[in-house]
Amino acid sequence: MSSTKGKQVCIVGSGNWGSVIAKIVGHNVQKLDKFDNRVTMYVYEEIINGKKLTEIINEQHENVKYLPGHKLPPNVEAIADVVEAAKDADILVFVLPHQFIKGICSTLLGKIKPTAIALSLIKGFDRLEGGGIELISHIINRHLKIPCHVLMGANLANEVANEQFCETTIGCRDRKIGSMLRDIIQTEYFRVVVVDDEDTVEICGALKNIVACGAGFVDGLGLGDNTKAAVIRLGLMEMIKFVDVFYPGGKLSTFFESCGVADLITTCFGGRNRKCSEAFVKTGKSIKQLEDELLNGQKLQGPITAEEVNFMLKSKGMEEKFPIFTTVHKICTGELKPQEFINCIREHPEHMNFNGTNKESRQQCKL
Ligand SMILES: NC(=O)c1ccc[n+]([C@@H]2O[C@H](COP(=O)([O-])OP(=O)(O)OC[C@H]3O[C@@H](n4cnc5c(N)ncnc54)[C@H](O)[C@@H]3O)[C@@H](O)[C@H]2O)c1
Ligand SMILES: O=P(O)(O)OC[C@H](O)CO
Repeated sequence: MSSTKGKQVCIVGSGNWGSVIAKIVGHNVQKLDKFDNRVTMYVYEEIINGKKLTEIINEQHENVKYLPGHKLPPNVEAIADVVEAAKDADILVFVLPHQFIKGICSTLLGKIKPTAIALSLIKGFDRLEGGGIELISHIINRHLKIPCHVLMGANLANEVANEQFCETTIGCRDRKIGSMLRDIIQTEYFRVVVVDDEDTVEICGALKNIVACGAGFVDGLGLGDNTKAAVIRLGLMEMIKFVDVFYPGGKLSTFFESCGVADLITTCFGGRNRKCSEAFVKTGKSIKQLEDELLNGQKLQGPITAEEVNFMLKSKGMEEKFPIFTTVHKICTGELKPQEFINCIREHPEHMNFNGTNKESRQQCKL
């Protein structure tokens, strides 16, 4: 267990998805000589029934709070000190709710191997002074001065934990590193496609959570599957337009990977953002209250991502060009009532084109 023969992996995070990834990586490194058997996992410490979560995980090999009912391999070691967990790692897998990434980066600055590389599984953005947003992988790269690649896909954590077949997308421009990252992630039931369009992969993962809130409102309003399909389609068109306008050079083909259409569909039917947004309409409770009541410590990413995106759209005078992103934000903050959702997207810019296609997207996003 203490072998140091190969590259060491640290999982920075131990929530619902973080625990599933620790299980996968823990099993995979044991099969390949190029990786060290020991996988460290940073755990934000908390007390469960009088005992530290790290102790429970290390003794029972189960994250009883965030992934109950699934055993982690014993070579995964839970550590409450993030520096201790990350200091010897060659590969840092970041998988935290996105609101915590800056704090973790400040703690890790200067304390990790300068040769380390990062893989971010985090879906979300951060605000930039002056009215913009920053990608999480760019924050990791800028703060820690290491390359950061991304993994996003149609991956509801509990289904992956049950080993039900699914796909995922790694965004990595370096072929050799992409192939090594695939080695620590891929299994018989979790298939990886590596593409070079890193930013688009990550933006898909972040934006789909906003659309999922819209899907949840539709469910809460009892509007049916056709309406939800319209929200998914219009949401996808906004995602494509967002990349075109703010991150030009992205490929349309990336939206057809697991990180694009597939994640959008699964999240709009089975995700936490959808679930809490439906309850928001039905109960009238706040998003924060519902997150606390329904998710047992897990965190919603959609409403904060909608706020971050709105911060940018507002500052650029572009709110009306992205009606789903804008309306979801305004409903989450109470500025608009959920009942106004469809009215707000009825005159969507996608309905204004002659043949229903967004010509800007077609011109700039090449297949
Ligand atoms: N859960 C999924 O199905 C899933 C699937 C794919 C991607 N993701 C993405 O992965 C990322 C992580 O999601 P998750 O499901 O692992 O987390 P989660 O929603 O289960 O969040 C809970 C985690 O946050 C930690 N936490 C709470 N307060 C903290 C603090 N102040 N500092 C640091 N950590 C703190 C908790 O200890 C716990 O580990 C998110 O960006 C999410 O969008 C999630
Ligand atoms: O449960 P959600 O809404 O955070 O979505 C989970 C994953 O991102 C789905 O791939």
